[in-house]
Amino acid sequence: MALLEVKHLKKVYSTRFSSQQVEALKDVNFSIEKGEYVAIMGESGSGKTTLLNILSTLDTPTSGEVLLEGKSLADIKDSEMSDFRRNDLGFVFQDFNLLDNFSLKDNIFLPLVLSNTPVKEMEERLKPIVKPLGIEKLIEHYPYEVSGGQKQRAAVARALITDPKLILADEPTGALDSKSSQSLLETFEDINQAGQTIVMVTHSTRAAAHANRVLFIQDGEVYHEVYRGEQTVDQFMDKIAQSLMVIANRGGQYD
Ligand SMILES: Nc1ncnc2c1ncn2[C@@H]1O[C@H](COP(=O)(O)OP(=O)(O)OP(=O)(O)O)[C@@H](O)[C@H]1O
Repeated sequence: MALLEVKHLKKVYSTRFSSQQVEALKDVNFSIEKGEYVAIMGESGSGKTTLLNILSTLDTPTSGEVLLEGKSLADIKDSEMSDFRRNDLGFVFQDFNLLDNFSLKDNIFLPLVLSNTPVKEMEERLKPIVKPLGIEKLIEHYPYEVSGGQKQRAAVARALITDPKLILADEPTGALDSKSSQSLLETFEDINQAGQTIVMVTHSTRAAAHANRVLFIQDGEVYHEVYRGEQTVDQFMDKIAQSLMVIANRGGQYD
């Protein structure tokens, strides 16, 4: 059974200022196996954020469904929703979303504090996560005392600390310089190799090339996908760039 199944997902927004409707997702279908690292690419307005919001249960589809380990997200009761989000999903955002008045350690602990995890267990979970991320010595610092790359590592630690089924990342390298981006992408690869399933939305060909598979969405549909296989990051980057070029030259048609 796939870890994540997206079936005939459709999202229509009604705009506030006119009777016009916007079909952000038309008919999105894909599935993701446990342990995969999938990047989602698409032009601005193609529906990536809408899709991510539905996968993260922040929004609901007009029709279609999302199944996580065979369970429809639509069947999760409202009262269980925040527990589900906190325990089963890990989020990494472009702008880190760390609380400025909390140390990195307290930011990382936040999902565990919210689920009443005993302090001893929180401390036990911390070290094996922050050590490989290279922020072990910084955890008592506040976000404003560390670099963007270090903030993003703390955000990754916060996403990992609940041992989620799935990490959803939205442009995680978008606010980082090229060195910090590279290092974060290598971290994602390591985390994935350790078994973590990751779905990442990105505009960056380089970022996407670190994934095992890239889905291209256009006009609210998945219209092409490429697999990395045995290719190096550079080789896969070329392949992704070629796909993007073919797609652009054919006016969005790929076959
Ligand atoms: N709340 C909303 N109300 C009405 N239309 C919306 C809303 N959110 C998004 N849209 C429209 O849905 C379409 C898809 O938007 P979405 O934000 O998912 O695209 P995107 O691929 O994430 O774009 P970007 O890369 O620029 O972030 C666009 O046409 C957008 O204008």
